[in-house]
Amino acid sequence: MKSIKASAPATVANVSCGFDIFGFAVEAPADEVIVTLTDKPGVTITKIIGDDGRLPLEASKNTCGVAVLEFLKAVNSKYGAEIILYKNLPLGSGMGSSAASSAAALVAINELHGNPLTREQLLPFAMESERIACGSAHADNVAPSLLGGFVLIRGYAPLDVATIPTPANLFCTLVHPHLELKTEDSRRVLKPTIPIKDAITQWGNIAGMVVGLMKPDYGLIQRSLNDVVAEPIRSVLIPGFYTIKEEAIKAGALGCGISGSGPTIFALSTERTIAQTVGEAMQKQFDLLQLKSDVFVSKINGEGAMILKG
Ligand SMILES: Nc1ncnc2c1ncn2[C@@H]1O[C@H](COP(=O)(O)OP(=O)(O)O)[C@@H](O)[C@H]1O
Ligand SMILES: N[C@@H](CCOP(=O)(O)O)C(=O)O
Repeated sequence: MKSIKASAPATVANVSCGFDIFGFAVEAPADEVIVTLTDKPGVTITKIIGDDGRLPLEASKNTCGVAVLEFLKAVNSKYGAEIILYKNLPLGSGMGSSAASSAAALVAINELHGNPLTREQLLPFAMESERIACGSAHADNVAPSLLGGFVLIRGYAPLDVATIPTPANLFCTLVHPHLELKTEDSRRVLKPTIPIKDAITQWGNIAGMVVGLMKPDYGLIQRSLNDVVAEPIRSVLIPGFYTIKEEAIKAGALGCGISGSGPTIFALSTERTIAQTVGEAMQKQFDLLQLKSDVFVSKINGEGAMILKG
C-alpha cells in the first residue's frame, strides 16, 4: 500500500501577550512521520525513533495516532494506517512537541486520501490530540504547525483562525534548556480570573502586536511583546528567566518571553545576526546555572507542515 513522508515544525505559542490565541511556526526542529495506508481498519504506530522509548505506541494515547484516528472517522475511510514517528522535538519543551507529531501525521493521511480536507478542516483533529496530550484542546501550536506563519485564533466556538502577515525581517531565537515542563502542569498553575487592569494591558498588547506585524512597525511589536497574565506566574518554573530576558534585550532583541508553556524561551529580532547574538547571550545565562541548552535561530516559517519527497 502507498506510503507518504511528512514533517511539521516546532511552534511558539502565546508569543507573550496572546495566551491560547497567538502562535507562529519556526523552521526547525520538526517532527517527521511515514504514514502507510492499510486494508485493516484502525491505526498502528509501528515504531518511534528519537524518544528514548518514552512515548506511547498505543495510537489512542499518542497525538499522531489520535489525529489520524479522528481523520479516518471523519472522512469515513475504508482504510487504516501504520505510522512511523521520527520524534525530533524535545518532549515537554514548550515548542509544540505534541502538536508537531499530529500535524505531520494529518497532512500525510490527508494526502494519502487525495486531500479531501483543507488544512483548516484538519485543525479540529489536531486539537483533539492536544486534549490527549495536556487536557486542553488549545489550537495555538497545532494551527501554526499545520498552516504555517503567525496565526491568530480569533475564537474557539466556533473555531475561527486567521494568518497575520509578518515582516520579512523577523527572526526568532529559541533557547531550550534541558528541562521538561508538562503543559498540563503549567496550565494548572494559572489563575482562573484576571483583574480588569491586567485585561486592559493584555488586549492593548494583543492589538498592538497585530498592527505592529501588519504595518510593519518594529517599535510597536517591541512594546507589545509583554505578558501580564501567564508570564509572572510561569516564570518561576524557569530558572533565571528574568535575567535571561534582560540579557536577550540587552543583546538587541525586540522582546523575549516564554515559548508556549515553557521551559523554552523565545526572542524576536530584526536581523539573523542579532538573533544569533541574542541566542548566545541567553545560552550563557543557562550555562552559568549549569543547565545545558540548545539554541535554534530561524525566520518565521510561512509553510508549516509539508509532504516530503522519498
Ligand atoms: N507524539 C507525541 N509527541 C509528544 N508528546 C506526546 C506525543 N503523544 C503523546 N504525548 C504526550 O504529551 C505530553 C507532552 O505534551 P506537552 O506537555 O504539551 O509538551 P510540549 O510543550 O512540548 O508540546 C507528554 O505527556 C507526552 O507523553
Ligand atoms: N497556550 C498554551 C500553549 C502551550 O504550548 P506548549 O508548546 O508548551 O505545548 C499554554 O500556554 O498553555
